[in-house]
Amino acid sequence: MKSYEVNFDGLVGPTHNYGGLSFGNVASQSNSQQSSNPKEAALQGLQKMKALMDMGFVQGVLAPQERPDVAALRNLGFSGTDAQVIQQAAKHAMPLLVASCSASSMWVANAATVSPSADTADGRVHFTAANLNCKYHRSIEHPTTSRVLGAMFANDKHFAHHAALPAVAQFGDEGAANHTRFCRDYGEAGVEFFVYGRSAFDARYPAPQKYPARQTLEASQAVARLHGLADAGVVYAQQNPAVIDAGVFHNDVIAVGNGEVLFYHEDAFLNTEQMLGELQGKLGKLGGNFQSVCVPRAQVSVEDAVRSYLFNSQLLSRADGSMLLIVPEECRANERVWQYLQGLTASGGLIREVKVFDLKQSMQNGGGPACLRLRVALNETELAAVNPGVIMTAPLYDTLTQWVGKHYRDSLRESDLADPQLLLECRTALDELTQILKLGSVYPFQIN
Ligand SMILES: N=C(N)NCCC[C@H](NC(=O)CCC(=O)O)C(=O)O
Repeated sequence: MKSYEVNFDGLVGPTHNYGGLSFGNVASQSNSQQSSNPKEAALQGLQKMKALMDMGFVQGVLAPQERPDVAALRNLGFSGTDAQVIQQAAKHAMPLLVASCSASSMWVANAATVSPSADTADGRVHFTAANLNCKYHRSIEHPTTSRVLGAMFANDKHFAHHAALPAVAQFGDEGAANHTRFCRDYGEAGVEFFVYGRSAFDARYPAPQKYPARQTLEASQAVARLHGLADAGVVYAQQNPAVIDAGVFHNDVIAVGNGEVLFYHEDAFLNTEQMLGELQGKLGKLGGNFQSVCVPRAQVSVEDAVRSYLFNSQLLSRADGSMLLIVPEECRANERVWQYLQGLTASGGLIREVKVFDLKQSMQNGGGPACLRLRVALNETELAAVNPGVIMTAPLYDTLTQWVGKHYRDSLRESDLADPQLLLECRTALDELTQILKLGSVYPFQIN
């Protein structure tokens, strides 16, 4: 049976702004308080989706969330009408209002961890929503994420959904941003590769000193258990704590994998040789031929990797078996990175082509091409069971482009977040969106 890796991209929400909310994420910190352009952000994302669809990839779309999250503000003690809640928060606790307005759900690589049916004990595709416990503004995403995923993959026979792990730092889980999968073919059993930043229960593991390690070993292990993965199909690896301290807040900022290939930076992991051996051995037992492409620090420093987001790229398989790398404009702007990429595609290896996308609005918050997509490997039968409303088509692209044009502002500053009108605009837009994507009622304002 034919199988596919479907990329579901997060649609940028109407409140996209630069709140400086993510300590440890260099771009988020350095662009704090700048004026954003939500309309441009959403259109940049849609253009990437359309381009991949035009290249022949199956592309999906994942809806944004209701923001400001008034219910979250009520949980923090603000009361009255929705407008009063927003105005009180703006007056007494602006940082909390900013956090409750973040459009961070666009980075759907953090929405969930997904295991394809070929890897799981019960032969279903498993999803665990990420608790995103490290940052308050992201920790409020998972209830709606679960409802949206439930509406997209609404078939018990093929899809199993797990609630987020316990909401404590010891089980900090950032979803697919620290998870990749190696396989010979998307429909065959593969090796799931879980990368963690620290152990929460075993003090012998090293940990970063400056910035938080968002993903714990114990969270990754829990997800593997929930999904029914066999030990023979799982490899765990620890991120190098030094790169977390250099701004690599997720593994997908320093490595990306696809098919039988891992593309990674020399400094990305601890115990790299052992890890590569384990990947090779386990994939080998499944009939695969694991290959790795290491980018030496002498050619691209960790700082250049963080600045350019070279590794936050999408590594895609083309029909002829070669691979294509989707990178952000910032890679072309960095001389050393661009030179490396020219050499890589000319070297006769598997990665033959690089395509560049302008995702500046998202990039300024630390979200590159790979952050914006959630990969779901599906066989034909499973793909047919996905809600067809969320699969990108030329008409859907046109409809969504018009929808953005109608509802989104082209400039947003912190002071605008206090405007209760923004909540109404957001709800009106999302109500229409759930009809466009045929999601039913998934937002708090639709179900409460
Ligand atoms: N690498 C992956 N997979 N995802 C990128 C997530 C970026 C996101 N930025 C933010 O949440 C910034 C929001 C702000 O500052 O306004 C984060 O740090 O969680």
